[in-house]
Amino acid sequence: MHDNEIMAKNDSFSNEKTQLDMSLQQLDAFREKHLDLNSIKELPESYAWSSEDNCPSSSNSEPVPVINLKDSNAMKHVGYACKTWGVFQVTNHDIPITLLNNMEASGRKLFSLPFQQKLKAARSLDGVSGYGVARISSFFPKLMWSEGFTLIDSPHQHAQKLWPQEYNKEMNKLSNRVMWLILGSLGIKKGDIKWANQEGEIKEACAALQLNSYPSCPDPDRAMGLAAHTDSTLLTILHQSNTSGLQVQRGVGWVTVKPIAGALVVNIGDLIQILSNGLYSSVLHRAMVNRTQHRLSVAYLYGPPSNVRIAPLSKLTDNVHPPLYRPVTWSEYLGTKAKHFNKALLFVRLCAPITMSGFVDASTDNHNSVLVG
Ligand SMILES: O=C(O)CCC(=O)C(=O)O
Ligand SMILES: [Fe+2]
Repeated sequence: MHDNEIMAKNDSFSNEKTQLDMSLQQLDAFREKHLDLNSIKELPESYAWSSEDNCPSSSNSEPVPVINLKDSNAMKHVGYACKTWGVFQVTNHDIPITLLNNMEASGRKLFSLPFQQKLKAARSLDGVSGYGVARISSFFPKLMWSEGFTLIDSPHQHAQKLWPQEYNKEMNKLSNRVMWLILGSLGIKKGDIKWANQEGEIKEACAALQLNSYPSCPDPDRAMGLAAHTDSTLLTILHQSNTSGLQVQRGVGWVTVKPIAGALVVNIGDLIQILSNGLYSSVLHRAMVNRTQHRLSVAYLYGPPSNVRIAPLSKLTDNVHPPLYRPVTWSEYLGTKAKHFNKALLFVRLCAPITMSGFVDASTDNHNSVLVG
């Protein structure tokens, strides 16, 4: 995620001071590698992706489902969207539009600061929060046409000052509500999740906020805003500005998630794939850029309490459907993701279906990734 790997050290806000004190040497190295995209008139080779990576979007696909959360059949629609897409948009979600607009405006203000000033809040090399390029950059030979700012929810006072409390509160509520629609569609009841209380609330849920900025680009067809990835979350709630760019993989092609004023995008993350024992897959998505518009997105990355081990829900497993994944805490999984990126789920996989009639137990195999195609 940018991403989402962003949370690899959820409590690392304590090193914020060190980040701000980043040595001049480090700053120079950062500057050398990361250009001020707003000032570039011609796409440098280091930002030019091959047409293979940049394969065009499918035309005439059906659109990503839009679900009215006030619809009495919302749970059924959510189930269908999770099964067939891994992504959907929600309307009537009760998040005031002014809150979304204000957040977007704050994001724009932040990114419009002079480059040198943004660099003062640069993320340190092994850090999580702060300003910088997409954290998934290290997995790709080419650079991405975007800049990001990550904020992590943390008990540290310093973080509390930066963290937009109201947005956090509303997004947390909505994330929980949507999570229960997802789990409910699988027949999971409130008491089935031990890390939630009787009402289904997750008191210690962890979250991060990822602001993404995609400046207008002189050669958008050869550039990539954010390369294809899945989010390492339970789910992600994304507010995108009124400019297309987000695409999700469907079959062999890419489908654009059209911005709808006031609607929010929900991405199924890797942890729901684990919880649901693979019944719902996380969605591969990417962000494209364009020639004239500066696009902005704000992703709320929602995850479980950091000490909870996420495993396939027992209600969804039996002799015929053995657990496909081993239990992992969120931070453990983020570590795996930081190392193996889009193959991370394979590294926490236990059993790989190989034939119609049986499973291979991969739990004792250190290289279990090879078992799964
Ligand atoms: O900008 C977008 O639409 C996508 C952002 C995203 O995928 C992320 O922050 O994980
Ligand atoms: Fe993402």
